[in-house]
Amino acid sequence: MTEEIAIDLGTANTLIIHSDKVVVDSPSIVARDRISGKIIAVGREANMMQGKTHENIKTIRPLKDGVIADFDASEKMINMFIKGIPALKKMWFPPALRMVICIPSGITEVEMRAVRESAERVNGKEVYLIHEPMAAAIGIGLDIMQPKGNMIVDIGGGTTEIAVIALGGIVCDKSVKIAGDVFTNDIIYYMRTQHNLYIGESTAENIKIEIGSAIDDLHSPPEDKSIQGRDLLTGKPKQVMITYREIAKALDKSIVRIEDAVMETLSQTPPELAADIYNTGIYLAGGGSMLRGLDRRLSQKTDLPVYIAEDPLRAVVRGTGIALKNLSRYKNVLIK
Ligand SMILES: Nc1ncnc2c1ncn2[C@@H]1O[C@H](COP(=O)(O)OP(=O)(O)OP(=O)(O)O)[C@@H](O)[C@H]1O
Repeated sequence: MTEEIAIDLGTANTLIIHSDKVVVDSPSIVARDRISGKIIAVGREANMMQGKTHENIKTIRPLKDGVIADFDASEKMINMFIKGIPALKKMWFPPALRMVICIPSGITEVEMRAVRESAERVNGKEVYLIHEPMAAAIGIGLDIMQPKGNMIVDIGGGTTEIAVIALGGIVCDKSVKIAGDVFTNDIIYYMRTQHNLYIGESTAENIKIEIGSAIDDLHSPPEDKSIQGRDLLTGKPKQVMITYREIAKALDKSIVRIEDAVMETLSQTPPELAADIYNTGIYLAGGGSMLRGLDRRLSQKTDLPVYIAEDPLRAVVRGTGIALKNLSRYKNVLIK
């Protein structure tokens, strides 16, 4: 008896599809007890501990900057997520698994082997890997097998992956380590330097999601937000009000780097495929693409229409799930 699962192993979030349903959608974080070395929590539970741990507990993001930073923690995290799938938990013995795992395209051969071996150790009997932009394109609903160029920009947590795909292959691509995590750090830096306010990662991420913007002339701007943190001069807790325009200023430098990477990839695109992209535009996926005004800003920069995928946080896992259900159709795309 074989069960099928599709995994999007992201630096920020891990998602798993089983029986056509998203059964895991959790931050890629583990909490480890420093003394026993044991993993005491994964996903949401570990995320809630972030920034609030004492010295015996350490929270780790096993995948960072689009690469695997901690092999052991990654494997344990995958293991615990799979074991937690309700339908599999009910079974008498662990079923054999057919898996398609989506990996950041920047990872090395050694890391790829490590992911595969981790999957085999959790009973993966048939394991396929797929690169992120490919899975995103399938998840967006593009027919990647056509002799037609499509440009995908996947802005995740650790990396932004830009790829031109045609005939089931990546024709040219670029991966930059500027994405959601860097945006969050930009906000921390801005608050520290402009407001003398020290804030943690979770607070900065909330600011980004609630009032973050890539441009300073939004059509429907979010309300100003009050931010609490620690005053760097007095050491006392303090509150300041922030506008979305300030966040746009804080993120500007990083967004320029994403724009440059997109322009560079466009300039390397063969002319026939460039003509296709002129007609079809650019597709955005990944959580970072939800930053307000980013689509408009990229469209102004490239003079091309820019579309955001439906439910951008799930486009990659959706595509991974479709590849799993159509293994023979996508056999040339999957890495065995
Ligand atoms: N509404 C939002 N506005 C801006 N950023 C957001 C929003 N929602 C989520 N994000 C950011 O999206 C990022 C996570 O996106 P996603 O889950 O696509 O990344 P990932 O696939 O785990 O990472 P990677 O592709 O680097 O492996 C996080 O940095 C998160 O803060």
